[in-house]
Parts: sequence; C-alpha cells; structure tokens
Amino acid sequence: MHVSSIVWKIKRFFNIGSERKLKKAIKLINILAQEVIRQRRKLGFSNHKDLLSRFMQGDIANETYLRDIVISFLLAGRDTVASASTSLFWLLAENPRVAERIREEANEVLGLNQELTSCEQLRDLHYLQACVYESMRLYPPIQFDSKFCLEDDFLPDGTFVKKGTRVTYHPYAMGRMEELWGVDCLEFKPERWINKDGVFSQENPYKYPVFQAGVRVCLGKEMALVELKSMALSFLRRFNVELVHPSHHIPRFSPGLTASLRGGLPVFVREIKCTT
Ligand code: HEM
Repeated sequence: MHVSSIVWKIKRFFNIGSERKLKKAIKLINILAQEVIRQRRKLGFSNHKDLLSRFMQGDIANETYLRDIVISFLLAGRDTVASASTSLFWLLAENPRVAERIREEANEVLGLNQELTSCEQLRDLHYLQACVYESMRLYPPIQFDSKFCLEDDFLPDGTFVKKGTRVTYHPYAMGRMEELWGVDCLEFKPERWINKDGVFSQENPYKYPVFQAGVRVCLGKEMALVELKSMALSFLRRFNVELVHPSHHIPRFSPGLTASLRGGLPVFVREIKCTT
C-alpha cells in the first residue's frame, strides 16, 4: 500500500489535518445543496422545466438522491462552463476579427438584429461552434483526468498497463501537440474546424478528449455547448469585450479540478451602438 493512502486513513480516523478540513467542507457543500432543494420546494417545481425540478418530479422524497444530483451538477456543469466561457471571452477579446465574424454569421443565419429563437438555429451557426471547440482545444476546462486500471490490460498501441496503475490523459497537452493539430497548433484558428463546404466538422473524440470519450463521455456535453453558444452569441451581438490589462499580459491558466484563470478576467464591456 502506498504511504500516502495510509496517511489519509490515519488522519480520517483521528479526524485531524486535511481530513478534518475535508469533512467540514463536505458538510458545507451539503448544506448548500439542501438549501437549493428547500428553495425549489418552496417556489414549487411541478410547472418548472429546470433540471432539479425534473428530478424532483421523479423522486421528491429521496433527500440524499436529490442532494447528490445538485452536487453532481454543480461540480460537473457549473465550473466547467464558467471556465470555458472565461477562456472563450479572453480569446475573443484578443481576436476581435473572430468576434466580428461570429456577429456576421448570426446576421446571415438569424437575420439582422433578430434574436435566437430555437436550438435548431444554433446548429446552423457553424463558425460559432468552431470558436467554442477551438477555444476549449487550447484551454480545456478539465486539463487532465486520471483513471486506475482494474485489471492487467493493454492500451490500443500495445503498451502493457498493470492492474492498479494510474493512467492520465491530458487534453491540455494534446490540444497543443503539433503531430495532432499541425504547426499552427498554438494559434487560435476556428477555421480549422470548418470544412470546404463551410460546415463545422467534428474531430475524433480520442483526438479531442475535452469531454472524455467512449462510454464515460460527458453527459452534459450538448447542454454545455448550447449554454456556451447561446450565451456568447447574445452577449457579443450587444456588447464589445475589451481586456482591462494590455494584450501582452497573458492570463495564467491555473489548474485544479476545473481550470480557471488566476485572478479572473477583468474586462471592459461596452454596448454596441445600433447603426440601423
Ligand atoms: C464545457 C463544459 C464541460 C466540460 C469540458 C465537461 C467535461 C467532462 C469530462 C472530461 C468528463 C469526464 C470526467 C471523468 O471521467 O473523470 C465529464 C463527465 C460528466 N459531465 Fe461534463 N463537462 C462539461 C459540462 C457539463 C455539464 C453542463 C453537465 C451537466 C449539467 C455535465 C455533466 C457531466 C456528468 C454527469 C459527467 C459524468 C459522466 C459519467 O461518468 O458517466 N458536464 N464532463
């Protein structure tokens, strides 16, 4: 047994150090989740179409189940989308030409100054989709992720993996590999996702494992894409985003369970004056 796995067990047994802190933090998160459920019950959920209300209609009484649903969605769905949108807005502020192209495409597909009215319309915004994918290629919200091998196994390339071995895949590093993405791999180029017919072209998820791949692929992928695209679109059509700090200041991408930009992303938001 590895020494670190003995240490945390001792700490947990005596309720000291990092294990004591962890216990307190879990308690706090549970209180937060229970409060979310309490509020939803108070406001009523039968006519609501949000995720929690839907789960409540299935099993309202099971408190632990509902609490775990809230925590899963908070962890899996909130910080990831926040991280992806921060990176996207940073790249758009750095590349105003790209932001302008998103606006042009929206005017072509939706009509000048026409609002987005359906999810189907989002599917026709190929350049916008390309921007979101390209941004997460360079700045994946989950930069790396580990799995532990249950049984002796072989990777597809023949590499032997012994039972218990930790195997880590690294979307951040993979998104910057020249042999995968070419010599311009470090550049933000949404065009690389657009085929000759002007249509967004999907990559193999094993080349782009930003949402994982295979049976454990992210369950919220489509929801995340809808959130990111609709939010970016409605915002960009009304506002310009400019960085508070000069463009040579590259924000520090700070790793964690979910990546974030150290110190946030201070921006100026200016309303676009309508000329028509
Ligand atoms: C840009 C946003 C997102 C990214 C980059 C992302 C990425 C990922 C990744 C890499 C995994 C695999 C984790 C692992 O196997 O250890 C995952 C799993 C998951 N994600 Fe997402 N995610 C995003 C948004 C969301 C949203 C919005 C939801 C739901 C509201 C969600 C729900 C889930 C769930 C439930 C799993 C577990 C799936 C399973 O283990 O079978 N995710 N996500």
